[in-house]
Amino acid sequence: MPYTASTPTDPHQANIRNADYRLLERNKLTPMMQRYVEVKEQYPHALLLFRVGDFFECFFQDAVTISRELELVCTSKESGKEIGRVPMTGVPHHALDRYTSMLVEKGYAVVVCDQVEDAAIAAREGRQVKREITRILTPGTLTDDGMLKARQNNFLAAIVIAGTHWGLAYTDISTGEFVTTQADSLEQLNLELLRLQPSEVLVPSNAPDLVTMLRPGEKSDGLPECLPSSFCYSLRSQIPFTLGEAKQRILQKFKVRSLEGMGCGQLALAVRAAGGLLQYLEETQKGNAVPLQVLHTYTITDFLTLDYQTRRNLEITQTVRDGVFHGSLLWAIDKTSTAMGGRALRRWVLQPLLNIKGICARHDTIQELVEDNYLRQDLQQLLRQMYDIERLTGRAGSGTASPRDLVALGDSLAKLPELGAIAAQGRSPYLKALQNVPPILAELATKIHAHLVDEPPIHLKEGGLIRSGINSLLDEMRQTASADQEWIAHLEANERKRTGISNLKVGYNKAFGYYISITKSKVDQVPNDYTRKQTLTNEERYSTEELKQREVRILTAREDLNQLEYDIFAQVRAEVGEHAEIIRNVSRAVAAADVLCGLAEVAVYQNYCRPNMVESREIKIIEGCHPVVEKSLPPGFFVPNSAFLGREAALNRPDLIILTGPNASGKSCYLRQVGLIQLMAQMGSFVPAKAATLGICDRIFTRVGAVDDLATGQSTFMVEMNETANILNHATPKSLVLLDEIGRGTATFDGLSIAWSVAEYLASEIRARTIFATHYHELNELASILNNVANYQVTVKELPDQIVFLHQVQPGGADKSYGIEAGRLAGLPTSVIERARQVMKQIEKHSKIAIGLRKGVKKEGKEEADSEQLDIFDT
Ligand SMILES: Nc1ncnc2c1ncn2[C@@H]1O[C@H](COP(=O)(O)OP(=O)(O)OP(=O)(O)O)[C@@H](O)[C@H]1O
Repeated sequence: MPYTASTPTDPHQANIRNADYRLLERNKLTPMMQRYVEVKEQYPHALLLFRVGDFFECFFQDAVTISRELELVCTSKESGKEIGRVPMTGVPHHALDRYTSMLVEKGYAVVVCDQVEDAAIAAREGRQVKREITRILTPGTLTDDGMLKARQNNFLAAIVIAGTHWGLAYTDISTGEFVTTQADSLEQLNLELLRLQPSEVLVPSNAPDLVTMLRPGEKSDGLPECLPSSFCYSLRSQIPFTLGEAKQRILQKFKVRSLEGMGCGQLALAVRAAGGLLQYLEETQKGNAVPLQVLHTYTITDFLTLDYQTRRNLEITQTVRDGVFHGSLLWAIDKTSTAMGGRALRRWVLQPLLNIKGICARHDTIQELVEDNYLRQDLQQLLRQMYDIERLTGRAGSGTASPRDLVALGDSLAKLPELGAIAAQGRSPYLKALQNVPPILAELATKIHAHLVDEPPIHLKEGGLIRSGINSLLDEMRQTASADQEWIAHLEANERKRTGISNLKVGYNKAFGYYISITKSKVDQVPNDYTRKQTLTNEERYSTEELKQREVRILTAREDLNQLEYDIFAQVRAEVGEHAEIIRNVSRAVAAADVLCGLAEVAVYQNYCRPNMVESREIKIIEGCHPVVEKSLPPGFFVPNSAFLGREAALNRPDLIILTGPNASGKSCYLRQVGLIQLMAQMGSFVPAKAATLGICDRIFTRVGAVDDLATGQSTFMVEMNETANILNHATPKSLVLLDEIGRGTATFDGLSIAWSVAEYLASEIRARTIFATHYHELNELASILNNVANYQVTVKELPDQIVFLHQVQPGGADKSYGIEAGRLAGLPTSVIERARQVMKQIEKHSKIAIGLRKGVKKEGKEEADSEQLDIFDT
């Protein structure tokens, strides 16, 4: 997209470019500029980037200039050194994201604005271009690429097996989180591994079949077909994984007397897995990289089970088609301000709760934050200024934190009392948890700030990281060093005077140290006490005895000084590391509050409602929406739809809905939206609906679309049947089952028969709450046979030459597919369309006869073969 960075289209922008923004009258600024001014006040180096479609347009900022080649040149204010360049012509935003991440990591704040209106149209109509701030990225938050990286865990896992039971332990090596649990089946274990996506899994040598199973691309019974490509395993034959050794190792590592207090005393397999993992960490030194925090235990069955297909089909963390974050549920609801909040949200979304009390505690907090805008905004404003406390603490504990890391941690810890004071205005336990900040954290923050300068250098050897007045020896050494520096500084003037050489210069380079430079034409004026050091084309370089001595003193003093500064810094870092566990506990509370503030923000802006959670099997959604599709359509374009499921004695609601409707009418969207609303409610979020009453689900199953699994050599139909079999074998009356076009991957009658029997089994045997989207209109017959089945259809309006999709779900079955119509619209040749119509008439005739036969209406002259072929409806 052609544009020039130097011609701003927004007059405010031009004003601000030339003026001190603080002098501008705030009420004359657009809301966007007011927001920018606020950010600018907090972060003087903030950048402002405008995004137009897929490209970004222009910016202004004092520390950034535009080069002649129209490049955005970012320079560091402190060192004056260039830190990055971005070409300004047609930068796709994914490339921009990399740069903004880099800038944010370097301590800049970046304000990204979307131009929501075409500049040319606005100019023609004499209006200002409307823009809105989409993201404010401050240190501690990152752009999509960087953000995703920072918001993902970095797990290592170990598993042990005993019969059909499994022990699982994992640790996040960037935060030190250490968790162990037990799985009662291979399926449970697989689901946990898929949720965690560990980069390495340790398997004991007595489980050779596991090695095959965990190898990507190789299918084995019970294992989801698709393991992440990053997935790898290690066979650690030398790891004993024995109970006695494991216990001892855990007690030693976590410095506790008994395992009972950790909740895993009874979980022999979990303990063995933890012991094996600990041993591996010690052997490979990975354990020293991060001090592990106290071991946690959880029960897998305490959470809603989301299998691999459901995570994929509901597009929870990434989209099905492109496998990207943008367009997923997480993308639609992630308004967290910190990376640790982002990681917590990812956990919540993949582990929705089963316990109503726990869910309601989250809903209560969101309600409070929705009702009190000031409380939420104040909390978020502070949260945005916080860095990733969890990871910084991990680094402090492992001795890898840089001075900047420590200052960032100190800044964040210093904000905790203020955060607690704001949270004190709230009532919910999540906010109360922020109030009890242990005083030691404020002490640590004070200590960091008292010792380290506000902006320490990136490289330790640059020195100058410790404040003066902290250590008398350091101050003394600095004084001596500065006297020597001063002597050097005056040397040039003194030597010019002494020698009469007016262009004499004093310089320094790494190889030769300090030198006096004289041009070739003046070498005859060089005094006798000068000794030659280096000869260049146009100059000679000299030194003197005194300069040599000073140089030795300066360099040694610099080394000593740096060492002393480093020792002081390392001492402060170690002290912070000793309190890692306390800091982590607080950071978990901060992350949870961040998630809830974000969810409350989404609820306010997207107009979500608080779901009423009940123990029954009821699912009642009034005017529900798909959170992602709704967000991607212009306001008011999404057609909300209600859903009623869960038959109870007193209520005439169906357990199974047969959903029919033409292609592209919105069946899949409706199906997914019901699943997403249920999932969102159970993770503790408000939901996109006018009202919702939701019974807890133990599992959500989905079967949407069909893809070949070439890696495992499975056909479309086999994938479909495997997934369906898994659902029928595991669904319970408390499950929610979402099926999209079962039986499409095979011959029509086989497919129809399978679809019929699957629906029948779900409704009459399992009685799971099910939505069954299908193009087989014959399935509508089920509703007249089973009283817990109902027919719904997505409506369309038929005009003479086109079909209008109303996207409205209404009771009743559709009797027309409009598939041929869709083909016509897509441009199939007229002769093909005509022929298709003829063929369809024939097929319809047969189908009617078939249904007639089932109802016992014998048509005259019907051939025997027909009745045999269509006997499938007899139960
Ligand atoms: N409630 C709705 N309001 C507005 N637009 C919708 C709604 N539901 C779906 N759509 C739009 O219609 C498009 C098609 O929807 P969807 O894929 O769910 O149709 P479908 O009936 O499942 O089609 P097919 O049978 O071909 O798979 C979606 O991409 C979406 O943009």
